[in-house]
Amino acid sequence: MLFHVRMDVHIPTDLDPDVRAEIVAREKGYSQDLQRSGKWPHIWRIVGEYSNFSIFDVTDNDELHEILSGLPLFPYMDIAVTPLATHPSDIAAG
Ligand SMILES: O=C(O)C[C@H]1C=CC(=O)O1
Repeated sequence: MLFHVRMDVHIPTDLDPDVRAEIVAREKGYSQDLQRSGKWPHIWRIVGEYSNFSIFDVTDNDELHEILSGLPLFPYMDIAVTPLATHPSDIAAG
């Protein structure tokens, strides 16, 4: 199942810089492992915002929830999920 996900990051400005750097580094590793596995095939920075648009390719809602709630930055994110279905005019879908 494909999902479009928007993540908006709001790290408190008073968070200790070392803690912030450690969380962001863990987030990068977590994200890149999932990209390599094929479960997170696209990630794009939204210009001018500390936000991204991502596509996830997962088995079901529960797997997506597990992945998103495991993000090291999850406590500092607003997340919007949109499930995607095949468009009847998509020539790639046949
Ligand atoms: O920077 C972001 O958009 C937030 C988050 C998502 C992946 C990652 O490495 O950081």
